[in-house]
Amino acid sequence: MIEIRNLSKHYGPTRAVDDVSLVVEEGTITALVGTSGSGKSTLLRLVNRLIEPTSGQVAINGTDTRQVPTADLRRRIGYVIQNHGLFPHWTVARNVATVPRLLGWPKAKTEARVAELLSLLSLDPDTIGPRFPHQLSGGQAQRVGVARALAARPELLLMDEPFGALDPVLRGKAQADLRQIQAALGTTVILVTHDMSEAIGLGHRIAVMRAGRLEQHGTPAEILSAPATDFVRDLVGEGERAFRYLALSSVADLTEPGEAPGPPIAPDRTAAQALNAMIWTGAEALPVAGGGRITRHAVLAAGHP
Ligand SMILES: Nc1ncnc2c1ncn2[C@@H]1O[C@H](COP(=O)(O)OP(=O)(O)OP(=O)(O)O)[C@@H](O)[C@H]1O
Repeated sequence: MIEIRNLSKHYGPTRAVDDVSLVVEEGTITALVGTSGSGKSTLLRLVNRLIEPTSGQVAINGTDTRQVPTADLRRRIGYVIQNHGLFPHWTVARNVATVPRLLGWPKAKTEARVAELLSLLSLDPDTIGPRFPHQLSGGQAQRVGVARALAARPELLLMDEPFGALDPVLRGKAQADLRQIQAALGTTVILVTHDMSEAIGLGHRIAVMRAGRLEQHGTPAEILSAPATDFVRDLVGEGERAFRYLALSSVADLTEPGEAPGPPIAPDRTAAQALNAMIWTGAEALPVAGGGRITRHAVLAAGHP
């Protein structure tokens, strides 16, 4: 569990982070959202002590981070940034092995971990491992950055706009990868994004920041159904609220017995994607791959609290 208590960072008159308190439960993803300059990146860097707070504390699993030497802390906390930050003159394998090597892991254990992580992120260890960062696509480099951050099984993974530089297709794929890896490993994640759809799609909890302050903290359903302030309401986007709410339900959640004509939809798709397909094809219901069907009626009923 990560406990952020009354944390502030002031730069002269600028309150980059202003008295923020936030608890992040173990094994969950918290998405930090807010407009540019609201203090998201500063808050993240206060957690791994890349910068020191003006006041307040951060505790990781009960230990105040000030009691942990910063080098140890950074090994316990994975950090992924937008442009991946890979060391250009090191191979992919060496990049991923950075923290295990610092920790003095035996060579065989490090190599096995590197291969395991690259495979987990759909990167072939034999072909991608020996390459240098400039020989990778943007999406591959981003995945190597995630693999490197996860290498020594960090207690916490901090991600600052990790998918910001990816095109929409790769971005969707990277988000799905993160969801799957986080569920498999149970890592605690704090992810900064300015994209509310990404926050809703990935966050078990969403923390909305504005001008250094925490404006609202809650589940995606709470943020969508009961925005605490006009600012949160604007960020949620009144015009897209129902579709965003529908993105919280999966096709599997709304599948009922029965049949429907046409090509089937996968059960892990969202209700919003099902509605989109029904509107586009004019269908009243879609067959669900693996059995059953999803109807327009069921989807519309799930589009509001
Ligand atoms: N080193 C610094 N010196 C002075 N002011 C700073 C410094 N770092 C950040 N700030 C200010 O603190 C505020 C918060 O910045 P921060 O980068 O945390 O915002 P952000 O929400 O991450 O923004 P973005 O989404 O644009 O990255 C901004 O007003 C910024 O100008």
